[in-house]
Amino acid sequence: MGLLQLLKSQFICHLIICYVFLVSGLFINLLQLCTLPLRLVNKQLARRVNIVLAYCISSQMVAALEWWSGTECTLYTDLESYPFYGKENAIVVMNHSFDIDFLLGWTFCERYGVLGSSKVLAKKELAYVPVIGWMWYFLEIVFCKRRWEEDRTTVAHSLQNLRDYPEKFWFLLFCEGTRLTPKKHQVSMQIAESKGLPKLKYHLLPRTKGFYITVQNLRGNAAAVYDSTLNFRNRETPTLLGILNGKKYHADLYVRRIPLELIPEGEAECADWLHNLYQEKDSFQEQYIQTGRFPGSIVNPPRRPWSLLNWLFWSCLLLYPLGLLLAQLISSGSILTIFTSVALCCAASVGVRWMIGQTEIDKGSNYGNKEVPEQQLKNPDKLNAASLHNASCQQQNS
Ligand SMILES: CC/C=C\C/C=C\C/C=C\C/C=C\C/C=C\C/C=C\CCC(=O)SCCNC(=O)CCNC(=O)[C@H](O)C(C)(C)COP(=O)(O)OP(=O)(O)OC[C@H]1O[C@@H](n2cnc3c(N)ncnc32)[C@H](O)[C@@H]1OP(=O)(O)O
Ligand SMILES: CCCCCCCCCCCCCCCC(=O)OC[C@@H](O)COP(=O)(O)O
Repeated sequence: MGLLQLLKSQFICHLIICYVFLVSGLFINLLQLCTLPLRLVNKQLARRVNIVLAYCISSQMVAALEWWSGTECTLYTDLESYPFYGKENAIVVMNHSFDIDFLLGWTFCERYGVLGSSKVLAKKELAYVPVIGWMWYFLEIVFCKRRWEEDRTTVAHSLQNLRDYPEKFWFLLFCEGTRLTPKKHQVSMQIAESKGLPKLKYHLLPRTKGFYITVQNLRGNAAAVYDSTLNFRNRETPTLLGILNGKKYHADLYVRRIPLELIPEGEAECADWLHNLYQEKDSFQEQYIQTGRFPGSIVNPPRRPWSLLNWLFWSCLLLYPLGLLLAQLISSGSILTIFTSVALCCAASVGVRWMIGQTEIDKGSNYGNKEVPEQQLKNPDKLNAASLHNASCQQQNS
């Protein structure tokens, strides 16, 4: 292990990175709060300010991936589609199989200049995560409770609000609805079988309602669906702690641009279309496992300096006062003050560790985990409505 690598694996470095992230993040959240009155006077300006503020937070995590861990990102795509990336609104459909797939999404957003404005259909629980969740609130992220009866109106309403959004955005949709685990895969394939759908090897059965409502509400606003399939070289399963430890990964992303006009308008046809898409995505993953590459031409979008510069800016701003504070603390000689400061640091570390835990599949929700009773599987009509809804409520509450 080289000296630099040894340094990156030191706990003190992780503490410093997390301190900068947490303190700058909370400060930015406060600034975001101040944009509320501005929104009443000039909505579009308030939105633009929030895009810049959100960039200051999310690009710190992107910088950790790109500059600290040195993770490389390769894009596979067709060269006719390439000029559109970053120049139009798009719905991104991606597999949800890795702890840090969202961070890879952000990294590609950064490279195409849409990081500050990027959007996602996120589970409501994430809105309460300090820094990121609070930032999303001001960024008009679309939240869902994963309870269709409630989501059908709230999600449509939030999507409609994006009609006059002042900057180009990518709207990310993890149609699988939850991250892939062997148990969730087994349950969803049981459901696929009962619905007479072909089985998927590398994906959960996609939930079609969120996709339908997104396409329906963003028609005329988004130009295309970017079908994105992500995997990592050497069958690695990267984690955020790995990134903090400076571990370098290599991500491969295959993107197909599908104009929105090609997606059927009817709900049932749209659902069939999505099921077909996931079968194709499965075949791309199979090809990747067999050959180590996706179809399409290889493009290596270069990393840009902005995420690093933003990180350096916040580090300089916040580490200097921290140094002064520590010096004062030690020279004060007060055991009580020193003890209180150490306790505060421990509490902050536990808080950040909890936030990192939100990215870990092992600590994920029970959504999609519950096996459906045999008699309901034999009667697919019953599957759709109340029984599954009740099951999913029980899963989320457990
Ligand atoms: C050039 C580069 C290109 C691209 C770069 C890539 C990406 C960059 C883009 C943007 C980046 C932006 C941001 C990234 C940052 C952070 C993101 C972080 C994380 C947030 C992600 C999440 O929170 S994921 C969880 C929330 N999202 C979703 O759930 C979306 C999908 N879900 C849906 O669409 C659902 O339908 C719903 C949520 C709208 C409603 O949920 P509900 O549970 O009520 O589901 P359904 O009504 O759909 O369920 C009943 C139907 O489903 C069938 N069923 C039941 N059980 C299962 C099961 N286990 N598996 C599959 N299907 C099941 C059931 O039979 C019912 O069927 P119907 O026939 O009646 O539909
Ligand atoms: C600079 C680095 C500093 C690191 C500090 C820690 C930052 C923590 C950021 C928390 C961001 C949380 C985003 C998690 C996204 C995610 O992947 O959510 C999972 C959901 O889709 C599905 O959930 P589930 O049903 O549980 O699989």
